[in-house]
Amino acid sequence: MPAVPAEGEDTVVRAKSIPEAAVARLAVYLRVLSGMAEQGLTTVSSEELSAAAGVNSAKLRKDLSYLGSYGTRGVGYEVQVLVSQIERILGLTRQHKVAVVGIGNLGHALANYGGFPGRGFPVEALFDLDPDLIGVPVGGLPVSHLEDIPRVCAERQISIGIIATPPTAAQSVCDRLVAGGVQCILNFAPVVLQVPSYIEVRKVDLAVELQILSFHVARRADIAEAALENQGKPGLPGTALPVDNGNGNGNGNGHKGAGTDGGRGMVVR
Ligand SMILES: NC(=O)c1ccc[n+]([C@@H]2O[C@H](COP(=O)([O-])OP(=O)(O)OC[C@H]3O[C@@H](n4cnc5c(N)ncnc54)[C@H](O)[C@@H]3O)[C@@H](O)[C@H]2O)c1
Repeated sequence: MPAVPAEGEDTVVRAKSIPEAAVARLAVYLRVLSGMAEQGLTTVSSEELSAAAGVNSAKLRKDLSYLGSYGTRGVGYEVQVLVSQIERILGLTRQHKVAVVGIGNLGHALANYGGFPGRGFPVEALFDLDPDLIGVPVGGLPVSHLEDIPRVCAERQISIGIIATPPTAAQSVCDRLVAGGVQCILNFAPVVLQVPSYIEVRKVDLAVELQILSFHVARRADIAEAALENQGKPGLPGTALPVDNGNGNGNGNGHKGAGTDGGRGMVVR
């Protein structure tokens, strides 16, 4: 007789097999579905959801199949069921406390942004080294000193650290966050961080996103030019297929680079 999976085991097995690009899209579906639930919608068709999320419907159905969700013909998906399934698979059934380090332009914006707590990411600590900032409340939370990162993060059980310092400070900030027990780092500084292999790092680089957009605009111009040149030539297509960038909507995110540093047993991300 096959073993019955323990509660949650099934979710863990499923989560392991989901490609990272699909994980990014699940987060988008969750945002869209939460908005629909707020408006009182109880069911949604895959066409409606794919249009609202900007993802083609075949890719959407494939993504939702990772959850074991296939919808009902003629009815679609139950919004609340999908919300719960995605929250479970993304580990959002519990809160993840966040610390922001570097309370300059970007850090101020992040600390003041009211949208994180409602989505399970309460900002619980802020750090900087500028004496004019220490003790000053930003978004209702006083800024602590850089040196207190390990103690405060451990005490407040911070699990995600956001780095918004100049690049030269980012590695030492990262080391302090790791010492404080954070498990994940969201890095805005344009620098490659060295972390132990059990730490998850995401790098946010708006310039890279803009370059990807630029690539797609250039591709579109090339395609239009080729189509114009081919017009009237027998046997040649007037258009070409766009590049599939993995997220099904032409936005090209979900990139992640990782390798090893070949010595310290660290992962370079
Ligand atoms: N990824 C992106 O898309 C993106 C966009 C904008 C900015 N950035 C990057 O984000 C970072 C912050 O940008 P900004 O415009 O907010 O800079 P900023 O100069 O306004 O703020 C930096 C803050 O970090 C503090 N700081 C400096 N060294 C520190 C240390 N060792 N520990 C703690 N705090 C320290 C400074 O006192 C300051 O308050 C930069 O690295 C910038 O390149 C990234």
